[in-house]
Amino acid sequence: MKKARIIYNPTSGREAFKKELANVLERFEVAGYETSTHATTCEGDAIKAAKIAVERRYDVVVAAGGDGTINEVVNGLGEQDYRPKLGIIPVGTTNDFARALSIPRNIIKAVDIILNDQSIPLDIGKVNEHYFINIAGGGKLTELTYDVPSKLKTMLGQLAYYIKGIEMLPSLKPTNVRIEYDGEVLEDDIMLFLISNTNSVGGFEKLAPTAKLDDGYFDVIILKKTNLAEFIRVATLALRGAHLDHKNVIYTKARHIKVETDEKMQLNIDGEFGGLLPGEFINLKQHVELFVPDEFVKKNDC
Ligand SMILES: Nc1ncnc2c1ncn2[C@@H]1O[C@H](COP(=O)(O)OP(=O)(O)OP(=O)(O)O)[C@@H](O)[C@H]1O
Repeated sequence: MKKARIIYNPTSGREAFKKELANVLERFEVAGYETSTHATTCEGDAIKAAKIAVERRYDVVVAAGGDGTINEVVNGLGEQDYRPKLGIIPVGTTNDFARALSIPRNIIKAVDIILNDQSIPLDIGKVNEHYFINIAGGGKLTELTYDVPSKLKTMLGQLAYYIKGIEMLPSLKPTNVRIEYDGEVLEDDIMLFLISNTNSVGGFEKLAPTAKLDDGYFDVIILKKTNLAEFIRVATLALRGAHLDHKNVIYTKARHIKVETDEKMQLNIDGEFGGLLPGEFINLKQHVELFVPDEFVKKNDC
């Protein structure tokens, strides 16, 4: 019998997962799984829980929560030689990663995608000692995710980030950086850099339109120094994926990136604080096997 471990954040989103747990377990059982659960209790707990699932040789690990929980589970799997297949039940506030993969927010539908047993190999990013599944970046605006109060997130969801972002706009300052990507070097003043594995970031669904999940490459977006008006212009263009031709935007693909700066710059990893620069980013090609919906496979079948 196949074994699944469901790691869930009971506080995530509007605490919806707890209410559905009995239904979820029944569905797994009917599908022939022996299932156990772990409710996370604090920051970092999902990392430990995923490592235990590896030691116990589970076939499948399910991360039920927001992007933070998914990131922690991936950090628990990343370093291991044996890595169970990964399932995702998105019950967080933003769920950027699930959106990029067309995994629905309906809990039962998300469960059925796992039980349908269709999976793809997925690239994973590593920066310094952290793993990421969706995006890493730096620059003042990427720091806003830590400043959004969780109560506001629960009330307003994604909108809370936009409100906070607009509030921060006047204080945006460029940072002088040295970025080395697959042998090329950029030394310049930049507003932000993003190293992405998917096309959906921070609610911008066309930010990295050519990003592929399994090609072993990151999509790199660098916004060079702009004034406030230009910055707003680029952000508006980015909403519809029309920012790539802007003169201040660099958009490229790379497997290995180093970012250094003389100033203090925080790293944002899958929406959470990930330490300070310098950072060395490595793409681990097809490192984790991930359950995905038919819809995602069809969309990317060409
Ligand atoms: N029982 C808990 N109580 C408080 N915090 C927790 C608990 N379990 C996990 N956490 C922490 O909460 C963080 C955020 O959780 P998660 O990403 O699941 O939900 P979210 O904040 O609703 O969604 P999103 O990250 O998409 O905005 C996790 O990274 C983890 O560190």
